[in-house]
Amino acid sequence: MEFVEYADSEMMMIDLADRLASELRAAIAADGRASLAVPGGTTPGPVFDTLSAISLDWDKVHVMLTDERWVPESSERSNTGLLKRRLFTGEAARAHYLPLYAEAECPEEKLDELQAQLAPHLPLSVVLLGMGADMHTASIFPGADRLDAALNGDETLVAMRAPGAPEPRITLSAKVLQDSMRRHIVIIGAEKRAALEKAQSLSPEEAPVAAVLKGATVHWAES
Ligand SMILES: O=C1O[C@H](COP(=O)(O)O)[C@@H](O)[C@H](O)[C@H]1O
Repeated sequence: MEFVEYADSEMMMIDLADRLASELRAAIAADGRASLAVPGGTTPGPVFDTLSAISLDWDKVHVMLTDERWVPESSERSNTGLLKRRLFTGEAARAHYLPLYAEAECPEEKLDELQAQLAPHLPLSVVLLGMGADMHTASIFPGADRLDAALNGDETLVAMRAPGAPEPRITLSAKVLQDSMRRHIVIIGAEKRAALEKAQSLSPEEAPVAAVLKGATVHWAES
């Protein structure tokens, strides 16, 4: 794991967006196409703002979330809603979106369909992950009902419920995240830095982010 510390989060987001864009360009140059997985939540909005304005062959990029909350796009908790507002504008509006949500009572009903859509785009070229202060990443939460499947199984997507999550979730599995060509984690604040440090001495069951640290670059700013 590489740890990069920035003077402030504004600088971090600009730098990170540039880095993601050059990795996407390199993947397109090598394979003619690229896939990018990005987190939801409160942290990545500013990186999406910068990335969305960067010029690259977005029509050759397939974008997906690392995880989704099982709520319709109109919900303020929808990660898809965030992407549509902050990433798929400007240049990045030409990218192809692979959703992790479809209208249904629960994620299990749509799992096979969503998984089939992702399959042609694996391994992922570039992954950006967030992390919660409870050391969850994507929607792989400590104490989740299908934690073992998400951490140790061969599935691409796992549907789960977790004590800290108010709605069912769907998440890329640790295997898909580990198999990605490039992996970044973006975190802000002293609490998350301390959580990341603690995670390094815990098992992935206790601290799911520990499962994706090997080979990852962690981007951190105090505020
Ligand atoms: O619920 C989620 O949480 C994590 C962390 O979110 P943040 O608000 O603390 O940045 C996020 O990475 C994940 O994609 C999201 O669904």
